[in-house]
Amino acid sequence: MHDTLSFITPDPHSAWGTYLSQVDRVLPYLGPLARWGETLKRPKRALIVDVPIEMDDGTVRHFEGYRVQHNLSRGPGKGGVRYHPAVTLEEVMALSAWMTVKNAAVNLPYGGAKGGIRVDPRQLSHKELERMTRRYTSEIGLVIGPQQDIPAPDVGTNPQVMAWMMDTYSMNVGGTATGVVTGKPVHLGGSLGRVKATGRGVFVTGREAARRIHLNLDGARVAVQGFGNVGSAAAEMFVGAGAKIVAVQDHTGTIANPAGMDMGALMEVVRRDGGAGAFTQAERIDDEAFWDTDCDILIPAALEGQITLARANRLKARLVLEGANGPTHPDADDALAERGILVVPDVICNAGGVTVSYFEWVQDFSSFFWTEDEINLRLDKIMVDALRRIWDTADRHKITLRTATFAVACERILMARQERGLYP
Ligand SMILES: NC(=O)C1=CN([C@@H]2O[C@H](COP(=O)(O)OP(=O)(O)OC[C@H]3O[C@@H](n4cnc5c(N)ncnc54)[C@H](OP(=O)(O)O)[C@@H]3O)[C@@H](O)[C@H]2O)C=CC1
Ligand SMILES: O=C(O)CCC(=O)C(=O)O
Repeated sequence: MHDTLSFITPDPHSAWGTYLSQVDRVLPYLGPLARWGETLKRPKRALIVDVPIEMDDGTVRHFEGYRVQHNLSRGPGKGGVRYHPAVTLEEVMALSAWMTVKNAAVNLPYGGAKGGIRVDPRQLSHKELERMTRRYTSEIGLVIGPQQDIPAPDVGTNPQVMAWMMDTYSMNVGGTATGVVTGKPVHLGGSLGRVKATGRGVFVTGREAARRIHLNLDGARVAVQGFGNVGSAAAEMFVGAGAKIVAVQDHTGTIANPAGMDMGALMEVVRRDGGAGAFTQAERIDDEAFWDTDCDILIPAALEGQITLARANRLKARLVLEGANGPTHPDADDALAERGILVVPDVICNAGGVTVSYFEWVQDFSSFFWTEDEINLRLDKIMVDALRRIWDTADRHKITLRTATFAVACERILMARQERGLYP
């Protein structure tokens, strides 16, 4: 029974319902710490903000925005900001909770938070986007800050949006505060390597998982859903390791080429059209047929809830790398496990982005900036070490990598909660 935010009655397939079911699965492995388990099922703080802006035509429009701090036991809140027409409070709650788990899984000194605005950013002009971002930043200024909660990019946001957020917050506090957001442009205190860091982490965890299941990346066939920041960077790295991209899906359509696609030419089309659908060196196929693609590795890198039970039963891949947050329904997750398809879960697979965000925050505080090679080496080591520990936990308890990641992370979160204690 969860009476917090009781106006949310999650469908088990919704993002929050999916997260709650993942928590329920890990509680038996937490020993005495499980008595603190309810902490994981309640966001600490949820802020809903009205974001009114003047449009270019002089009318006024109101957008609904959110910032949810799920858990702050291990440090300040950390997590991205999403601009998407389907954003809801319930979704942002789930995304913030996955941040808590992810940050603990790679042992970053952060809690978990996430924000968003229900808006289609493509429908706004550059100036409207700036006005909306600045107003949203001022509204959530109540809860964010370099030591409180540090936003970053997610779906529909980018380094330019982070620059506006940093500038607005800085003006409001009366001093340049580069550490208030990460994922900024490099000349404004951003970190080298951040743009591609999430895709890089997907590749690194995928390479390690492939090695363990004796899947050779040279010639491996990869299908990618979502060809934005995460999907395209991961795809490029797999191609660099000898793999072939055999199918790509985004909002502009689904394309397939069993012989593999030329990444340079594909990226050119994506840059030109904002999507992969018009790429002519591949066959245009039905969107639903994407899930039947003959492939070795599937990378969901779009939104939540994409791998349903029906789709899980059709997948041909041996390895699923969750670039997206929450792409797999709980019943689909069970079906994949039963079918022997290995899933590297979001809470470790896509942790590369927040790891380099952490590096950015550290560099901003020390005003000393690292080279891209230093960043990539440290990122690779953190991801490989974290995955090794998770794998050992999975082997010890005979559980999935998802439940093992939750076990490693939730032990850290609840231990911190217990050690801090409750104010009497
Ligand atoms: N950016 C980051 O650092 C991190 C992102 N993530 C997660 O990775 C995922 C992708 O984020 P990111 O790459 O940053 O976002 P982007 O906005 O850069 O890209 C999102 C991509 O997903 C596509 N897409 C959206 N909805 C659908 C759909 N229903 N079917 C098919 N394709 C779709 C978009 O297509 P189109 O452009 O045509 O709409 C676009 O190609 C999200 O789940 C995000 O939370 C996780 C960790 C860090
Ligand atoms: O870089 C960050 O702080 C967070 C990235 C993010 O939103 C995520 O990992 O889902």
